[in-house]
Amino acid sequence: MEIFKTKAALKAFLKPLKASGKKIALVPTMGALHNGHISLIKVAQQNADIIICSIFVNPTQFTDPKDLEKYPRPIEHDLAMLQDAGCNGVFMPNVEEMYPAGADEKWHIDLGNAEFLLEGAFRKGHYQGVTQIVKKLFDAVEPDVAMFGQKDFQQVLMIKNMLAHFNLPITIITCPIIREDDGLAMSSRNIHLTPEDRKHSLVLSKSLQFVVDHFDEYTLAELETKAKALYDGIDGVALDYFTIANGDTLEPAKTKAEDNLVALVAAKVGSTRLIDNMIIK
Ligand SMILES: Nc1ncnc2c1ncn2[C@@H]1O[C@H](COP(=O)(O)OP(=O)(O)OP(=O)(O)O)[C@@H](O)[C@H]1O
Ligand SMILES: CC(C)(CO)[C@@H](O)C(=O)[O-]
Ligand code: BAL
Repeated sequence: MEIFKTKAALKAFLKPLKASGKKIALVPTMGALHNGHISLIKVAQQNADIIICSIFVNPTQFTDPKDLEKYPRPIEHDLAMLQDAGCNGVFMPNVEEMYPAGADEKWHIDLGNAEFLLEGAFRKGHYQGVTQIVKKLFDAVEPDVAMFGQKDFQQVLMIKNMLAHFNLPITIITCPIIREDDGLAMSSRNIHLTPEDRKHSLVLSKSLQFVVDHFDEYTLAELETKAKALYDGIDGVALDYFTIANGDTLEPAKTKAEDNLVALVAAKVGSTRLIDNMIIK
């Protein structure tokens, strides 16, 4: 497995591979890898010849400086996991390499109204930062395909909108959410959960599963009320949002007859903010 710190070194590695017709996949990450990330590498291997994983904790998408500061960075462990998974190359630039003019570099594109809902409402400007870095990563790798996790449901929509904005010829593949045995969606931030938080965190997946399991029994309003009630009285858990939304617009679902429906949640568990979702149909 090759490790690249500069775009130039990465491009030099990829050039002959592309010239010989190899299909390139990019798996963008912020490191602190877990089996959710490795599942993306595995899907990439089914869809391309050469797999590049990027590890870059992108400052422009963080709206809380403390969140950025405490983001876990176990780089040796990450490299060992990628090596085991059969990843071909790791791109791990520093901030100067990605933002030569400084991380306050100007970027703004129209991502549609969904940018301002849900995560976008709680982390203002987050998706401008995400699309800014993903565009830079796409420019550096020029992949044929790129893998993203359904766990960041809104992120996938925003990246597809960015792709359409620039008319980029890259196929986005959305990979299913990998969960712990008890249902908690794997996330790099789970490491911050205390044992008590870890127990309480199960309410996220349980509330989503409730909606999926009981979708035919109740109205949309009843489903939301009953799912939210599951959070009552759980110490240290504060809901940011729980919604049943249209999967294309992320607006609250108007009727149960809509084609794409997804339940999405974000909650603070202790001092850790977690997100999760389940597709209803
Ligand atoms: N449990 C999971 N299953 C599948 N994909 C996942 C999972 N967790 C993260 N991913 C995907 O991995 C990619 C990199 O995500 P990232 O490095 O931010 O990890 P994360 O675990 O989501 O961390 P965070 O705590 O920042 O949310 C994203 O496309 C994300 O959706
Ligand atoms: C896509 C991404 C790597 C961009 O920094 C990040 O938002 C993530 O890990 O989901
Ligand atoms: N996986 C989403 C990246 C973030 O939380 O900033």
